[in-house]
Amino acid sequence: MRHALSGLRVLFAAERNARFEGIMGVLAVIAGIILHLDWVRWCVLLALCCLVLATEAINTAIERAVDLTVGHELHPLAKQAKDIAAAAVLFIALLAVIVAVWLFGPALAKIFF
Ligand SMILES: Nc1ncnc2c1ncn2[C@@H]1O[C@H](COP(=O)(O)OP(=O)(O)OP(=O)(O)O)[C@@H](O)[C@H]1O
Repeated sequence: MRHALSGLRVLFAAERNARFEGIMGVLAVIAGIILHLDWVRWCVLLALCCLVLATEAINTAIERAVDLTVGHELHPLAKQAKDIAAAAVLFIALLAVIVAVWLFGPALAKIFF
C-alpha cells in the first residue's frame, strides 16, 4: 500500500496526462452526483475512471523502464515499446468518450430537449 501510494504521488506529480485524467474523473463524478446516475451507471463510471488511471500508470511505468534501459540513446524498440503503451492509453481514452456518451447522454438529453 505504501509503495502504491508513493507511485500515485509520482504519477500525479510528474505526468500532466495523469493529472488531466484525474481531473476529468472528478468532474465526471460531480456530474454523476448532479445528474443522479442510477447504480449501474455509477459502477461503470467508477470502473472506467480506475481503468483510465491504471492504464496511464502502466504507460508511465513502461516509459520509465524504457528510459532506465536505454538512457538517452534512441532505439527503434524503445520507440515501439513507448508507442504501443501510448496506443493502450488511446484505446481506453476512446472507450471513455463512448461510455461517457452512454452515461450522461440520456440525462443531458432530458435537461436540454
Ligand atoms: N529512447 C527512445 N528511442 C526512440 N524513440 C523514443 C525514445 N524515447 C522516446 N521516443 C519516442 O518519443 C515519444 C515520446 O516519448 P516520451 O518519453 O517523451 O513520452 P511522453 O511524451 O512522456 O509520452 P506520454 O505522452 O504517453 O506520457 C515516444 O512515444 C517515442 O515515439
